[in-house]
Formats: sequence, structure tokens, C-alpha cells
Amino acid sequence: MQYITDVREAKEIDRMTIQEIGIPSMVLMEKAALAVAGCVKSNAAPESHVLAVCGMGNNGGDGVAAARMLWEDGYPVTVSLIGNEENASEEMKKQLDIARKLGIHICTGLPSGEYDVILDALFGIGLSREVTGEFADAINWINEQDALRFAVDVPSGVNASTGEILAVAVVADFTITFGTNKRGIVLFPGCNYAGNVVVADIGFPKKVVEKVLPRTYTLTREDAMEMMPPRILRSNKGSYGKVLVIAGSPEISGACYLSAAAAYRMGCGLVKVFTAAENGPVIKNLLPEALVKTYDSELDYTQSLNRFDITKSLQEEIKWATCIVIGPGIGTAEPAGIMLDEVLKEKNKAVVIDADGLNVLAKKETYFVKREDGTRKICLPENVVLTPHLQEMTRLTRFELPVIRAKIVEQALLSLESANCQTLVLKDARTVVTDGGEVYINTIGNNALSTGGTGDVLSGMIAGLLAQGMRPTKAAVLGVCLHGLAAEEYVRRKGGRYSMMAGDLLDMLQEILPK
Ligand SMILES: NC(=O)C1=CN([C@@H]2O[C@H](COP(=O)(O)OP(=O)(O)OC[C@H]3O[C@@H](n4cnc5c(N)ncnc54)[C@H](O)[C@@H]3O)[C@@H](O)[C@H]2O)[C@@H](O)CC1
Ligand SMILES: [K+]
Repeated sequence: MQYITDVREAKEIDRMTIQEIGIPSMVLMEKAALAVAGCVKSNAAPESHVLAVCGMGNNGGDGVAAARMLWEDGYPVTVSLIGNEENASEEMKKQLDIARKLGIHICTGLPSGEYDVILDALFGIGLSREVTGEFADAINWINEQDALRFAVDVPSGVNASTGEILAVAVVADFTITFGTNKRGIVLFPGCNYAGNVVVADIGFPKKVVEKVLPRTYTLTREDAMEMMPPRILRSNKGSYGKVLVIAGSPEISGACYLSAAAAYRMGCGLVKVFTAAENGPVIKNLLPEALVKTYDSELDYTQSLNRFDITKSLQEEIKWATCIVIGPGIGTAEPAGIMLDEVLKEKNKAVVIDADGLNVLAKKETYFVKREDGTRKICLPENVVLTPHLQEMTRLTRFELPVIRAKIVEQALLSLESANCQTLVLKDARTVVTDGGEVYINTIGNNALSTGGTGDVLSGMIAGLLAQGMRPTKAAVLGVCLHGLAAEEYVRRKGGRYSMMAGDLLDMLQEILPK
């Protein structure tokens, strides 16, 4: 597991390390500078002309110190100062003093020469407002140069908490970030500016990081493998749970197949599909391993007798199941609403609501708390997992899509009534999973996933893990991570991102899951 900090958490780690533990700020700065210089030496030619563009905060101090280390190693170095030196931080003043005593070339404002390497040390986590004036000019100038760009801590101009661009930002080839990865360079659009990210250990004590306990984290492939539910030697199909997939409609059968097949591929014991009668033969043919139960989609479900029948039939299946998926391809017609209400009466078994299940949910006011501005919090118990993409999220919460897109972590948290309620899987290029407590940001996967049906596969995968006894949030995090790994495996094996279809993920699960 890798922690990802926002600005508040990163500043708190700095503060505690310096003030409470007593490691001097200059010591941290020297280590940060060593990491920057090391990254330059590993990636740029030995004769490279280096320019360090430095602001007046401690990010600038890192830049001056890194420039000095490269100068000591024989690189031709210039330091360019942007901003009023009178306002420089104490550490920045000390670094400038050292550099001047050594005779390193320092200029005020942007130089006229050409450089092979630029260190971007204008702003780090101290950036607090839109970039304008000479700072914006400096960033634009840096981006215009034909040079390798190394960003110190974060590319200047990127909001290190949200990934938003504060007017303009450096487009880096490398970002050397200190202690922990930063949310703003993991999330879009900030991650597009960061290039290759190196997380450098500069000596923040583990104890301090764990005390601050950053809210967000991400997983590696190894973490995911360790989280997999165990396979027991003496087991049978009853050992790994039963998934009920309530999905499909007369027009759509594929979604239901993909979800059900994914649940099986994750290792659950049995899958039963509850679907419209038109789908029965299709599912039996595509997935003979699944049990199938159907309802008559042509009946008038405003009639209480028909409502009674479908509810009764569904109640039996819910009783049978260990966990439930509702939504893939289910449509928004009357039966979907009746079935969703029935499923939501279940408080002890895990329930995944996906796709049209979410659109039907969005119309049911009883599951929401309205705010004065018209936006809503979702109020469901902790056995429920919701898997909206951004468009579905706007229907659920009534927040505008650009607002959700700009602050995806904050929006995920805002949509929850309180901690320990439903788990939210907010799907995007960086999917966020949270139950109001910790926040998982998925960094695994690729744009091969941007194709129809991959969401259906994800809902089935999460259900497959739930059936094996995983807690809802854990199952959602692991499901999202494995889904991304399957897409990466496809691209690795097939060599391209264009041709993948959702069904290919099912095959890739066989390749990535533990043997
Ligand atoms: N001792 C520490 O606290 C350490 C800090 N480190 C470095 O220090 C950085 C944080 O340093 P600071 O807190 O000094 O902050 P920064 O160096 O990121 O920038 C802060 C300065 O920029 C100004 N500023 C903010 N937004 C601006 C804008 N839009 N236009 C113009 N000026 C703006 C602020 O008023 C302040 O003077 C980290 O990102 C990291 O690079 C590292 O050296 C590790 C140790
Ligand atoms: K920077």
C-alpha cells in the first residue's frame, strides 16, 4: 500500500518531523535536493547545461540546493530567481547564501541562454492561488524550452491536493516528489503534467506518517494478490458463496452475461441470473454454468398481483444468495424499480448496485438527503456498494459533471451521508473507492477499458469477491484494482489498447489471479 497525501497532510508530516521529532528543515531539504540531483544524473547527459528556476519558498530552496549538488558534480549550472528575494523563506535564504559563497551563477528573472535541463522549483505544496504575472510567464517560458524538465515535489501550477491546474502549470518529464506521493499528481489533470513520478524517501519518520495517517492510498499488484480471499484445500462450491445477478432486460442480454461470468471468474461458488424471460435462452447458452430464473417482462407491473408475483419470486432468490448484483442492462422500466426496492430491504447481505440500477435509484427520493442548494447525499447502509461513472454520479448527487470531474475525491466524500455507510466506487480514469473513511485511488489500468461492458464486468468481479466473504469496501477496492490489472495484462499480451472488448477482461482474469 502506498499513501497519497493532500497538501494538509503533507504539511503536517513536514511540521511534525521538524517541530516534534526535531529533524532540521535544512536536513530534509538537503535530502530532497540529493534526490532531485540523483534523478537528473540518471536521466540527463553528463555535459547538460542545467537551469534551476526557483521561487522564494522552500520549493525554491530545494531547487537551489539541487543546483549546487549538480554544480559540484561538474554540470554547468545557472540559478534563476523568480519573485522578490526579500520575501524568501529562511531556508531559501540559507541555500542562496551557500550558493553565492561557492560562486554559483545566480540571475534574477529568466536568463537568455539555452539549457538542456530545467529544474522547476517555483512552487511546491505551498501554491495557494492562481498563478499570474512573472510566475505565469516563467512557467510558460519553461514549457517552451527544448529541455528535459524535472519538477521538484510537484509541477509548479498543479494543485497538489486536487490535480487542478491553477491557470498554468509546468509540463514535466520527471517529478521527484518527497516522502509520499501527492494526490494532485495522481489525479487528472495533474498527472498529465507530472511525467515519470519518483517518490523519494527524504527521511520523514514512518511513525510520523502513520500518525498523520493520510486518508488516501493506492495499491500495487503485489498488494492486490495478498488481499485475495484464500482457497481452501477441502472445499466445495458451497465454500465460496453464491452470487445473484439481477440484470438484463428484453433489449439487453450481454451486460447480464458479463457480470455473471465475471463473478464466476473471481472464484465464487455459484451464480444465479434473475432476468427477463427473453434473456433466459441466451444466458443458458453463453454461460451454462449459471443457474437462470426469469420473469415475464410483458406483464403490467403497475398491477398489484404482478408486483406481488415478481417480488415473491425474487425474495426466494435473495434468500438463496450470499450477495447480490442489481443493475447491469436492467433498464428503467417498472420491474427494475420493484426489484431494486426489494433488494434494498436486505440489510445483511452485500448488494452491488450498478448501471441502470443506479439510474432507477436516482429517482427514488427516499434514499437521499437533500441539501438546500438542491444537491444530495446518498443514504444507504453499509452492505451496499454503488458503482457509478461520473454521469451516473450527477444523477445521484445532482452535482454538475464538471464539478465532480474537477474534485473527484472531495465529491465522492460529499456524496456520503456519514462514515460507515455505503461504499462508493466512483468510476473514472482514476477510480475512487470510499466508504467515507479511507479513500482508495486506483492507479492501475489503462484507456483500453473505455469500452462498453467493462463496468458490467467490474460489478460481477466485486460480487465474486463479496461472495467469498470480503467486506464491501475491501471487495470494491480489490475488484477495481484487479479490473485494472486485467486491462494492463491484455495490453501487455496483445500489444494494443484499441481492440480490447469487455469479454477479453474475463480471459485476462485467468492470467492475473494467483495460481
Ligand atoms: N522543511 C520543509 O518544510 C520542507 C519543504 N520542502 C519543500 O518545500 C515545499 C513547500 O515549501 P513552502 O511551504 O515554502 O511553499 P512553496 O515553496 O511551494 O511556495 C510558497 C511560496 O509561494 C507563494 N505563493 C503561493 N501561491 C502563489 C501564487 N499563485 N503566485 C505567487 N506566489 C505564490 C507563497 O506565498 C509562498 O511564499 C515543498 O513542496 C518541498 O518542495 C522540502 O524541502 C522538504 C522539507
Ligand atoms: K515545483
